[in-house]
Amino acid sequence: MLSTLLAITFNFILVELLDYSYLPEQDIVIICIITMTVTPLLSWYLIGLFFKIDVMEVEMAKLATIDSLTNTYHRGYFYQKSDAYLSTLSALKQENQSALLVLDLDSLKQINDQFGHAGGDAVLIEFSRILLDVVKKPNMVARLGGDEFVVLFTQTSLEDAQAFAFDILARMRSTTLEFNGQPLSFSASIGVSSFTGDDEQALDAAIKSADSALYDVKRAGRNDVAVYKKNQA
Ligand SMILES: Nc1nc2c(ncn2[C@@H]2O[C@H](COP(=O)(O)OP(=O)(O)OP(=O)(O)O)[C@@H](O)[C@H]2O)c(=O)[nH]1
Repeated sequence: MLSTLLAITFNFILVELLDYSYLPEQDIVIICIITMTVTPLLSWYLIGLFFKIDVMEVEMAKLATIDSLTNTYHRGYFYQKSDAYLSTLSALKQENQSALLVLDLDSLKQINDQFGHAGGDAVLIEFSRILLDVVKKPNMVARLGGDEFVVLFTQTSLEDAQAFAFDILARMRSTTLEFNGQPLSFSASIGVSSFTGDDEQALDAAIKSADSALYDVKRAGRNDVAVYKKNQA
């Protein structure tokens, strides 16, 4: 429709211009037929190009924010979004009361060794599917790197975040993946912390605290949840 309109407009202008030229009528008709054919093709090509650029822009924006394997946020985007959230609370003079989980898959190296990298990837995909199922917006899940993830629960108590962590482990326990005809079970270790500050330092400190609780779980044998205690080293 748009291309036809463009072609008609263009040809109307062309005929007007050619009327003032000294070309024979037969040549004018041939020029008009050629332009009537070429203009729609050209305009369709330009419209196609425009939409292609649009789709590419959306794809590039997605690649910059979402980890393609796990569908969770990239670490950098997580910090950006958390920072924006905390700044909004601060601007509204609302007190922040957030909780954090830092999660790490147990023995992924061993899973990779036994089932191959594709088996490890299948575990990462299933684990993040469970996380995305449990964690609803505006809370966020991000992959910090490798097999380590972080969850930010906004305006949530430490106890509620701990309950979410146990729910995640329960779902993992009741999920057995089948990989190349073999059952593949998996678990994770989770550290929980909470924070009230409204800047990036407060967020960073909370991640470190949850990380230290997580390593207590690893030391104690994995597949459990630990809460960071204030005076813990
Ligand atoms: N399949 C797969 N493996 C990954 C990916 N990213 C990291 N890994 C592997 O994850 C493993 C993490 O190893 P470690 O940090 O030693 O931890 P772990 O084997 O999970 O053991 P614990 O954390 O101590 O329970 C390494 O072998 C990495 O190669 C990935 O995207 N896909």
